[in-house]
Amino acid sequence: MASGQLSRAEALACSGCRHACHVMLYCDTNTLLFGSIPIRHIVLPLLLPQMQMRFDGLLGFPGGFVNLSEESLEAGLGRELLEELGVAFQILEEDHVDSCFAPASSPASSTSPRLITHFYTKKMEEGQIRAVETAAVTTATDHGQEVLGMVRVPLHSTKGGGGLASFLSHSFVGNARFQLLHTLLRLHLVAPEELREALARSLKIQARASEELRAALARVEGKTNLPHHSPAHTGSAHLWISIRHKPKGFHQRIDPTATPAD
Ligand SMILES: O=c1[nH]cnc2c1ncn2[C@H]1C[C@H](O)[C@@H](COP(=O)(O)OP(=O)(O)O)O1
Repeated sequence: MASGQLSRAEALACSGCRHACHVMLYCDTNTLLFGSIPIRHIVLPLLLPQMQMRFDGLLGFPGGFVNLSEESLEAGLGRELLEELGVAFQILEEDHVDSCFAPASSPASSTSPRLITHFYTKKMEEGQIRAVETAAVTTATDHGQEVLGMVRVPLHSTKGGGGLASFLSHSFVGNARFQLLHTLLRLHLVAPEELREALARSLKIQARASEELRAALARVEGKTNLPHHSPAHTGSAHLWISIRHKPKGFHQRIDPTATPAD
């Protein structure tokens, strides 16, 4: 068993622990990206796992805290899914994948009692997943508040190294990235070699993003002395803002080093 992992029985026996349950919904589809372009690594039938952008800007799976004195793990997860996705789900014990102590980086881990996260997967029909995507932005009470939107996980790789690699380089809550990777392998949604390649690319994407963020921070803090018309000035670290009442396409450059009187 991986470090921090518990059996379901051990997890339920932890009297002082808090519990949170999350689920990965996924389906098969024959849809091709861009119609028919044979992008390397596209898997047929494609599999579409779902995640969500949370209120804190992190990616995670739908779900949340469960109160074991009032409900079972699965009933609590069903309640959370109704709030976040606007759809009533029947999550079963057989959908349970694993339970583990949340890592120290998890938002709820800084407070005691300890948090145990339980992970589930549920395979659906493509039409059901599409209905969930619609309900998540129409009837779900959490939409626009705790949940900013549902996102599909791209399992393919583009020629430029995008797709899964780019997705994995985003920030995830708690052990959600590990849950995703483990599940992609366990359900054979991605081959180990493809995943290894995507992770290696993802590290490069993150390194580039770190450089861009450092450059952006330096500009915001007024630490760069780049002349305003230098070609380097048009790089991605430059901040631009669209002005709504100006003609379409008009952009005003924001100089973060300027005082309001400038
Ligand atoms: O997707 C996840 N995978 C693993 N752990 C997660 C995930 N999402 C959240 N968490 C951790 C960190 C959170 O503090 C707790 C509770 O989850 P959350 O979804 O934020 O709970 P509520 O909706 O507020 O009930 O679990």
